[in-house]
Formats: sequence, C-alpha cells, structure tokens
Amino acid sequence: MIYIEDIAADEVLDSRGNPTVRAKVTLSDGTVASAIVPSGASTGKREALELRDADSRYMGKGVLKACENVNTEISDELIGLNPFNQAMIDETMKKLDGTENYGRLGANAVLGVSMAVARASAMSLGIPLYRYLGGSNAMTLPTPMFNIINGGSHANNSVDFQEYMIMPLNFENFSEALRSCVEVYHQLKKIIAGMGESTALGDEGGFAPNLKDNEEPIKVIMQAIEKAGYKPGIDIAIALDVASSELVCDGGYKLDSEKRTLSSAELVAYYENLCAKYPIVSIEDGLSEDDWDGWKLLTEKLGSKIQLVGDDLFVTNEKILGEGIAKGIGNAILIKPNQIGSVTETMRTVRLAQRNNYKCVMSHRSGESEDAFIADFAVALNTGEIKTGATARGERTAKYNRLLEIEKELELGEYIGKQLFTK
Ligand SMILES: O=C(O)[C@@H](CO)OP(=O)(O)O
Ligand SMILES: [Mg+2]
Repeated sequence: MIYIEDIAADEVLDSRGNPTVRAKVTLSDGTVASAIVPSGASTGKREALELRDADSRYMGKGVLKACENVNTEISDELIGLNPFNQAMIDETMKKLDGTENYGRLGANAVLGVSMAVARASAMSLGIPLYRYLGGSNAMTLPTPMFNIINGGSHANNSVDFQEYMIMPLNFENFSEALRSCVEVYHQLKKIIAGMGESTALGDEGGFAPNLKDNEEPIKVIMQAIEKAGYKPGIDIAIALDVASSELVCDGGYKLDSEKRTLSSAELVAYYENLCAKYPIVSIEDGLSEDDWDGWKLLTEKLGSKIQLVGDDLFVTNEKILGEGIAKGIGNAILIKPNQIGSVTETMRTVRLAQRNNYKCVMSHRSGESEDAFIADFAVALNTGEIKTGATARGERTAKYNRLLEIEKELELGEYIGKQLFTK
C-alpha cells in the first residue's frame, strides 16, 4: 500500500509579497507534490484562522509557526497514512487541531497539507487533479467572473465597491469566452487611458482608476464591452463584489466616493436601481456579514432576478451556509478553500449548496500564488463559475492558463455560460 512518507512546509511569498505556506508531501512510491496557500485582504470574521507570527519579521506576517506545525505535529500524525483517503487525512488534522476554526495549528498549515496530499495522490495515480477530485463527473469548464476594475481594499483609488467583473455568457466554449474577456480588458485600458486616468492595477489585476462614484465603473465597462464588439447583457454580463462588510461605519454603509452613508434598505434600493439600468447578473456581499436582516430584504427584492453570492457571509462554512439556506438568505456561495481550511470541508460545503440549488463560485484570494489548484477544483466540483481576477497578473493568469489546458484535455468538456442565468 502506498503511504505518506514525508511532509514538510516552508515559508514562501504570495502575490502581495506577504509570507505564506508551501507544503510538500512525499509518498512512499516517490511521488512529490506541493501546494501554496492563498490569503485574503477583505476577510470574513468567521473565517478559519490564518496563523501569523507575532514577531517583527515581515511586520508580523511571518508564517514560520504554521510551517513548524506542519513539520512537527501534522507530519507526525499523517506519516504512514493512506493518501487516497482525503476525508480521513483531513479529519485527522481537524481532530489534531481540536478547535472549531483551526485556531491552534492554523488553517494555512492544514490547507497546505490537505491540497498537497490531494495533488500527490493524483500524481501517484497518473491522473490530473480535477479527475482525481471529481472523477468522470468532472466536465464543466467554469464561467469566469473576470475582475476588470478593482476598488475597496484591493486598490488605492476612489471606488468603494471592491470588484467590477464581466461574465462571458454567450459563448460555445471556455477559450472563446476567456478571449472575449481579454478583449474587453484591453478596450477598457484604452478607455481609461483616454479619460486621463491611471491604468495602474489593483491586487487582482483589474484597473484601479479614480472614478467619480460607484456607478461610473459600470458605465465604462459597458463601453468597453461594446467597443470589443460584444452585446452587453447578451454576450457579456456584469457582476459585482461590493465586499460591503468593509464599508460598515456608524451603523450604515459608507460610500466615500459619493460622500454619503446608506442604510441597508437604501443600499438595496441602490442595487435595484443599478440592476434596472445595467445587465448585472450577480452581486456578492451586497450587505455585510452581520446584516442578516438586510440580506433577507436583498434576497426578497432581487433574489428571483439575479445571483446573490455570500462570501464574508458564509465563509465557505457548511454550518453557516445551512443557516442561510434555512432562512432563505442569498442564493449562491463563494467557495474559498482557505476560509474553511481543508479540501474535504470545502467539498462538503459545495455539496450542501448544490443539493439546495445554491450556485457555487470557486474563488481565488486577493493574495494568490502561481498555484492553480482552484482551477482543477472548480472543474472537479462542477461549480460552473470561477472568480480569479484579470489576466494581467501571473498568479491570476496561472488559473486561466490551467483551465485552457484542462479544456483541451477534456475535449468534451461543457461550457454552461448560456444556461447559467436562464430560469
Ligand atoms: O472578497 C473576495 O471575494 C476576495 C477575492 O476576490 O477578496 P479577499 O481575498 O481579499 O477576501
Ligand atoms: Mg468577496
């Protein structure tokens, strides 16, 4: 029987230049695989704990302790185990940690090992990661949520909403869909430059211009879609991640660029107005993680028309998603493995969502690496959607390029952009 022979972790860097964990797993048949853990900026309060060192290295952001936990306690526990039983591997780490949120070992330590074990298992079997994780059922190439204007805590500009994304719907396959996004992106660059604004990039590769309010980015994106030769709303639609937990101030939602603070109900009305004017198909974190009443109202007003994605709200947590489903909050969930801490728990959350007709959007973090695990993971779980930034930064392009590779390998893979938002 093949068993785990060695596990080791070291401190490497993410796309913001912050330290993160790279875990490496060696199997008894000689297979070696590694995985790098991503890290968020606009994190949900109830996310699993990311263990950071408290000393002065990297201004308190080091992950040496998390690496040490991998190199000592976690390896001691996992060496000798069967790598093909992912659920058991992940359960063993959960028990070893002993807390609800990986507060002792760190979710960054645990997730790194969890992903590396999955990858090593796939390599040992000589099959791609998506095939290992999803079997013959792994067939759906995800529709991108392609983030072309960055604001909020992902950029240093005037825009309050964090992400303005395009979704290529009316396309036969993934590569054509991706090409359309890239074309729109290049047109957008010209438009922004033509306005005399900076074409500097935010953390996820979208542009970060100073625009006068939070509607203006949508207007310029509409122009860019048309200039690229596509029909807004038919070929390409718009999605937003407001990341509104970051806007909460004095009991309301503070829109700095518009010099006003809105109540939940006013913000919901703001979205209704935007949705009436523009082809918006999805809004993520429209209200804050603590504002479940606001979410209820948002879902009542817009839930039958558009996708309402809970990110900070659900933090990829099966239990919290369960509460949301019971209360009829939102209709979709963002899936970020490091919010919950292991491959197995991520899959459990996706299964719960899919059983309850909640859409799933596989997602990167704003701090990413060259590791394209989520590309395979999205295909494996047939999430149908992926959010992984724009193609101007290597750590985002890595995911798109991996999806192009998977598309080619699958040959008969499905692209479901056209069906995604039809009732
Ligand atoms: O809010 C989000 O959806 C993510 C990814 O885009 O950002 P962060 O990783 O900073 O939480
Ligand atoms: Mg988000």
